[in-house]
Amino acid sequence: MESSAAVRSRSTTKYFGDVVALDGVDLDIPLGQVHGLVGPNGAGKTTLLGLLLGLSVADRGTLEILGAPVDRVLGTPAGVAGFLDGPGLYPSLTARQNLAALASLRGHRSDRSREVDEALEQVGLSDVGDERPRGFSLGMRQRLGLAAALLTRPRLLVLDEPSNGLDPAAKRHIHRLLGELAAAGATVVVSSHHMDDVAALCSEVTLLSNGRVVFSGPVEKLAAESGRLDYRVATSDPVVARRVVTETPGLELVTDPDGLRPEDDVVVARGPVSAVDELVVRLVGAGVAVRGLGPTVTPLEAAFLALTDAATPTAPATPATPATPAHDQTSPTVPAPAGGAR
Ligand SMILES: Nc1ncnc2c1ncn2[C@@H]1O[C@H](COP(=O)(O)OP(=O)(O)OP(=O)(O)O)[C@@H](O)[C@H]1O
Repeated sequence: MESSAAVRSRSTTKYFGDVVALDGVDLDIPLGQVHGLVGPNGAGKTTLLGLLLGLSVADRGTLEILGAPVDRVLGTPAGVAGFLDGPGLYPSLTARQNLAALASLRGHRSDRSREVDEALEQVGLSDVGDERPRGFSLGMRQRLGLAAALLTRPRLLVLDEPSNGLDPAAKRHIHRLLGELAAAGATVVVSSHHMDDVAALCSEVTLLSNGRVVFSGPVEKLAAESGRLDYRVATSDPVVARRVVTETPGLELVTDPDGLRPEDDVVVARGPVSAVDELVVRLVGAGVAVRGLGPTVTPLEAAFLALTDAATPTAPATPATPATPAHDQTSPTVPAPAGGAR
């Protein structure tokens, strides 16, 4: 079925007993992009990824994946691949044998060694294809799981924290690979706690808080939601600098900055960038040298904090009506003896 959206969710709601894990999620994820899913712990990211992978079904709402409505039965929708909480792997088989076995369980004829070799190469594991994953690091296991998913040639790839355990070089390699998949028309949905990874990898992002979508759109647009940032200003005369901050219109002196060790030559000022520009002019005019200047957190992190703080309720969310039983599957997307999904 033709569709311009990889995922279309309307009022999707998911309960676990009294907990509302997803609370009326409306979301459109276009085809051919890397889409980030972020949010605080317990926001509902894994639950949403599980619905996309067919590991559980929603209690309410409608969900369309690659143009097809998702049935209220478990099972990976056609064209979808991925994993949650690390891939399920057979520790006693080699990486190459794992790929052949996992993909054939999904009904794909992956015993053709050329395809397996290609997948190993794509994720940078060609050199260890004949080794067993029991000795693999977390990052290597992640990459092997990704290779297994790629063998099925997914049109929607769903990955939970794909950068976990990757060293900087491996991260760049995987980011480039995911970008290439998206450029070739596939859609990649990734969850992450690392806003720098999201900025590097994703074109659009959805921010969940308490099971609700509080933002969905381009990454730059989310960054623009950061509003007033805290800036760390290192100067030659912090006593005068403090006074100048308080005298500069639009700026506020932050006396107890979060997560910052007080340093003798640093003051922290909160305000818009235009006021910070004015501060620099005034400091220089007062004969104070500016030795360093920058936001204490990135604009993306600041937006994350601002939007999720604003959305945090004072009491835990509970369903408006009695919760319906959860239809959950405990086995991983690709049946396997180790690892897997919730
Ligand atoms: N199988 C389950 N049984 C009961 N409650 C669950 C289950 N899975 C998730 N929850 C609850 O649903 C809510 C959303 O959880 P979920 O794991 O989707 O959040 P998350 O955003 O992935 O969090 P994290 O960043 O910590 O992984 C949480 O309150 C969680 O405790």
